[in-house]
Amino acid sequence: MEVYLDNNATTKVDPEVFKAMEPFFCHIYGNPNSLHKFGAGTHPKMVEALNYLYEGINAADADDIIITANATESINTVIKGIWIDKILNGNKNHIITSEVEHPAVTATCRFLESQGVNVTYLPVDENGTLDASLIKEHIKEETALVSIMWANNETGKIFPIKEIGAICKEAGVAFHTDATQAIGKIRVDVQACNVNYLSFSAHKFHGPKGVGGTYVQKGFELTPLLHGGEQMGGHRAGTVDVASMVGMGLAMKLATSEIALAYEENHVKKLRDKLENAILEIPETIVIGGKENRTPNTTLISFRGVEGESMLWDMNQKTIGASTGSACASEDLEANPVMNAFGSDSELAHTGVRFSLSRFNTEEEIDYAITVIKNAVNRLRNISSSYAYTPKDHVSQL
Ligand SMILES: Cc1ncc(COP(=O)(O)O)c(CNc2co[nH]c2=O)c1O
Repeated sequence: MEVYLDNNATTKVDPEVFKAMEPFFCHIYGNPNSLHKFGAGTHPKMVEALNYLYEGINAADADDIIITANATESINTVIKGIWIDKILNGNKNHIITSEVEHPAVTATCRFLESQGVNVTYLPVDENGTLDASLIKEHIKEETALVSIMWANNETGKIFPIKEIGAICKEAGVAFHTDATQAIGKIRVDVQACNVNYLSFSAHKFHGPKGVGGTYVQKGFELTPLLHGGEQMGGHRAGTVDVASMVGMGLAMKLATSEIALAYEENHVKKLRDKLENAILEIPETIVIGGKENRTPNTTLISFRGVEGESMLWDMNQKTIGASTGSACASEDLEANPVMNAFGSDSELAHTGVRFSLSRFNTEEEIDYAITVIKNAVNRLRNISSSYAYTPKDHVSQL
């Protein structure tokens, strides 16, 4: 049995999405910007896709959604656009973000720091969540942008976007959220949360890899990251990948409907909880960040005494796919930066394994995964030279 539990890394393209994409490779293949019928033939489905994207995040008609290659490009578009417009060509010089953002945010902010921009990386608490009042405390006259993720890719923790949006609106500071791990898992509503910019990637909600989007609220237009042709109204040069755009639009529709989000909240969450609770029966395991306020499909679990990568290897031998935040660096395994950020001890930060489910997982798969995971932990702890379990009930002393 093959069990895929790494959906926060990427998801399977929904077969319905794939079917919708197919015509745009060999039948409706014109360049959308061409003036002939071959190009115009792409427009109806591209317009439909854009409408689905607007509906999926409740964007207003007057707002913009720019088609990009992925969330990374979208995030760079916003942060570097703010840098050009508000910092290099304005009187601002400060950005606020958090310590647990995806590298697409933190690396871009580090680059801006190398160019003289001041960046505040707000800490998260021991549960991996951010206190919105910290935003208010750190906003100052020269603050150009606040960029806080909607949900964390490692822990699933959901951030107080509505509160942060209200604070930014009151302070007159632009607000960007990286919604890559929120769309298709929880309701994302840019108008209700006063979001000015939002980034996303289709392959996180059963759309194709290589396509994403940047939401830009009317009045917050930015200097483009990519210059060239007049595609996307000049906001993003380059011929649009029509098939992927059509696929992303349908994937957004399928993933953000009331029925779909209810399925995530009920069925997918039930499977995640079953997996999580079964794993927690294993001694010295904990859910990193706790169980509260998370996306319904994600759990990051530490197995004390077991390297995360060793668990992945054992599970992979049984065709179970998961992941760990620990980045491999030569022979040393770096500790999970997210786990470090909320105070996990250095030993613990090497033992995290992330399981992220989707609507395509079944209860039979979860039952199989539970058996494999329990056997893997026992095997790895038995061969470990450094792990010794001491029962806390002290039965041996009776
Ligand atoms: C919160 C978040 N932002 C941005 C990105 C970048 O998306 P991309 O540009 O489509 O690659 C990811 C990808 N996160 C992960 C990719 O692999 N494991 C992950 O957790 C993400 O989780």
